[in-house]
Amino acid sequence: MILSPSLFAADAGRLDEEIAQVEQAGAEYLHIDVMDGMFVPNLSFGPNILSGIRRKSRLFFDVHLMIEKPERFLEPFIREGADGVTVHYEATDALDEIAGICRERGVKFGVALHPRTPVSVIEPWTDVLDILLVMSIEPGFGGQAFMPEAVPRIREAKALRERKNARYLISVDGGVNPETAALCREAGADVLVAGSSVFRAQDRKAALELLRR
Ligand SMILES: O=C(CO)[C@H](O)[C@H](O)COP(=O)(O)O
Repeated sequence: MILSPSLFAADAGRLDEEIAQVEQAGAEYLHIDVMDGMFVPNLSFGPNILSGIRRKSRLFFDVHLMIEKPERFLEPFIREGADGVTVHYEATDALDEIAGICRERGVKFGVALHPRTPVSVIEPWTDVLDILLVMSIEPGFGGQAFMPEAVPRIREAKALRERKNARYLISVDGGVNPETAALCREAGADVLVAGSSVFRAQDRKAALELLRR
């Protein structure tokens, strides 16, 4: 199980300390939410922040672009240190182009699905996909409750992977805590994105261990 603490829930005044804590506590990925105020009604980090934190961390930077037409901003995020870029299916008509750029630049290609987008839409890209991100909240804000409807969607993503003989990781984002993590794991998730349950915990190591168990 890969744990990907979501930086959006960290203390923005102490980002490097926050990142160092989860890195030392055994996280594998760092989930970095990028919001444009259009695709979601909120704003967050840009490429300049990525560049700053890249110098401080060796974690896999799992960049989640919650922005309209993400193809416009792929290059700066890759240049500033993304290891994987996940775009929303609903936000672009350019998945082929994005997959090609990710392959050329050696970064993982991810697609995120809004909670009401059918999992089957991803079928044409299963052979080039590295990460399928199943949203288990309305994108845009942390601290929301996990949507139980995500569980059968994770199962469907796993069944599709088997049927297509594909290799993508199934990631889940939103409301992930020790209880919901167990449901996600049973359903077939490989990556757990967790914001509040990690960064709002006093002891990050204990929080990550609880999720892993
Ligand atoms: O994608 C996101 C928001 O759109 C965040 O990654 C998500 O909110 C994680 O936070 P939490 O674990 O608190 O739900």
